[in-house]
Amino acid sequence: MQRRKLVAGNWKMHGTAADLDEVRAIAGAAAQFGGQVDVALCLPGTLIHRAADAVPGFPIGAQDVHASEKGAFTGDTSVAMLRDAGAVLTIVGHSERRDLHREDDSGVKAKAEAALAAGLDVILCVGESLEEREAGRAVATVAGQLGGSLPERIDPAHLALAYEPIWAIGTGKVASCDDIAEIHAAIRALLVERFGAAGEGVRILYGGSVKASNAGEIFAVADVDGALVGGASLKAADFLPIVEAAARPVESRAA
Ligand SMILES: O=C(CO)COP(=O)(O)O
Repeated sequence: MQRRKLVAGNWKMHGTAADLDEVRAIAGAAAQFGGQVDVALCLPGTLIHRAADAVPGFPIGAQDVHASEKGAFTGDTSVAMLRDAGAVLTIVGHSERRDLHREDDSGVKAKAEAALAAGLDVILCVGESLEEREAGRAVATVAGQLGGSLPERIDPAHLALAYEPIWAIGTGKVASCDDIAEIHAAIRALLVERFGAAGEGVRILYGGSVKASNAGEIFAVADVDGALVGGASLKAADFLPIVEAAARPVESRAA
């Protein structure tokens, strides 16, 4: 099945108003690829409103959301607040949230369901630790995370998954194409088993030290439908070649 690629940047806790020029440069250039690749930036909460105003029509997203509509949740942000600020999507279940904020699968599922129900697109992240990979449990770990954190109903137009092996995030270590292919195929099989045709349509992104020099070969792997990019999404000069690689036809990508 032909799925349009999605290349999303995750700025994590980086960026102030001084970096809005990078957002403008990325959004401006991304328009050239409008027919072939979807591009989005998930920014720190403080930048969402300003960025959404600066680049109307370009998808600006959040990196997390609270599952509740409102209430006594100090420091948290609801779906309605994110939409009010101009966000159209959010990441949920990033490994840095799972690890550092002790988020579990059921909490991630609640966030995904709340976001989807109230009109935010979702990028739901899964991925194994180095310890789990070395113990031969990479597929089982990811399958378990999916079982616990996928929403009950899915719509491929609004949900993407991101496979991000924890040991490849910010380390410069990239999973091999064979490893990526194995996990993406396992994720696809699970999605199709559970959701049928809708599972075929869900985009599965790879994340973990993606950069211009390796994007082409990663995008050529079966069932890789784009990337979730951390460090290399902060500067237009680093990010746009990754978007370009996603727009290239498969046979010329492995360059
Ligand atoms: O965690 C990531 C994206 O969500 C990946 O980060 P890096 O691209 O910096 O490795």
